[in-house]
Amino acid sequence: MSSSAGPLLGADSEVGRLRTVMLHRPGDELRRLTPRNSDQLLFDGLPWVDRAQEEHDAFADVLTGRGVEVLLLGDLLKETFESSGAARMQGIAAAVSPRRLGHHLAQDLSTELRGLSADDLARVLMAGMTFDEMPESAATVRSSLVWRMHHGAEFAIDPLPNLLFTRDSSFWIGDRFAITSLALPARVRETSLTDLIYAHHPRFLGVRRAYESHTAPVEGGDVLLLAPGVVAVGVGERTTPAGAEALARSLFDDNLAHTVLAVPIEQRRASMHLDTVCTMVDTDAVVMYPVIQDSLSAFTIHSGESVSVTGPQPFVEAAAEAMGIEKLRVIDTGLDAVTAEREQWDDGNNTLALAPGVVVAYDRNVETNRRLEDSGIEVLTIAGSELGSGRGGPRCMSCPVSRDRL
Ligand SMILES: NC(=O)NCCC[C@H](N)C(=O)O
Repeated sequence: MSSSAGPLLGADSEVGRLRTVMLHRPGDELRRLTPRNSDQLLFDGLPWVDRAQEEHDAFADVLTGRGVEVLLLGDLLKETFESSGAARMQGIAAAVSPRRLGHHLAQDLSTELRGLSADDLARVLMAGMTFDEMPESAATVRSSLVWRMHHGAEFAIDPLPNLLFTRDSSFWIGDRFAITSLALPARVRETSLTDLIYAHHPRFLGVRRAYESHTAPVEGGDVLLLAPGVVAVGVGERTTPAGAEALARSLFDDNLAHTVLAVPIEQRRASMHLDTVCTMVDTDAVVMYPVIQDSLSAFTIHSGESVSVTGPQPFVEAAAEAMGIEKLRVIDTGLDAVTAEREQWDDGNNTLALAPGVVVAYDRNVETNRRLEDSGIEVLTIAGSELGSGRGGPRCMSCPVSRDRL
């Protein structure tokens, strides 16, 4: 079990030295993807799971090689269930739906799940369960109309293949964690697991929450900590204007931010989150999809006696103003439109900073990486041929739990 000692939890930037990060080593939930369900489960292909695991292990090795403590979501979940009966009950309640299964089958399945080991329960809640896999000992199974009328390969509990993208289901700001509110049905249940981990795992005892009254969708991939007190929130396919406003007001109330930039992004899959088109690579620099460089704008939400909104104005200007710097450097990847579009699709702009000027990036985005290096950024590359089929890069696949404060 992870010890409760460790570096100061939380983060106030995208680039402070990374001390602890939460990843999810992909597992059986990826083996659930088929050509018929992959669209709905938000994957663009069927990853070769063993190879995806190898790529992910290599990603984790790069981080540990740089002194970063890697926590794995699956381990944390198992440890949470080992230490808390309440967590087990809550996890089961969030996964077993009487609406889908009917009251009797749902009740019997819940009883069976309560008897599982912590390890097995964690696996079922991540990988889901088909009707064929339901324990026959669940008293009502054979006599259940629901069981008999479902195809055996259908899901009684949906799998969560996008757990891989730990960035989206929670994030840290200041010394607090925030559980997000995911927009799409395929991902909604993920937050029930991150919520349990932060609420019950011994490592996080006593840590406070940010953004408690989440009413509208906010996803972590849209939240960029530009500087202490300054947050950018992408508003597009996932995070809604209502989500961005609710988050801003909550961060102001808790003194976790003084300025929030709401950044409209095109509502399409290629730019599902702000971090698919722009990530920070240094205290004053971002890498950005060149096609949007001139058009990206921001509304600025200011805290104060009454919350006010100004703009829109160009994002880089609004960001520099809020951050109190002369200029936000946009590292010009200078790519032709076709290469830029290909590398953006393959998460070339989705970098994870380990420290100011040091990032992890997919190796396949050769041109983007070369331009980053030309601008003085150290780029540590990882393979993502299989990991990338879910449309997420190093930033999407990581939730910084502890960064040195700037
Ligand atoms: N922050 C991110 O951009 N995360 C990647 C999420 C990919 C996932 N397949 C999704 O569509 O939600």
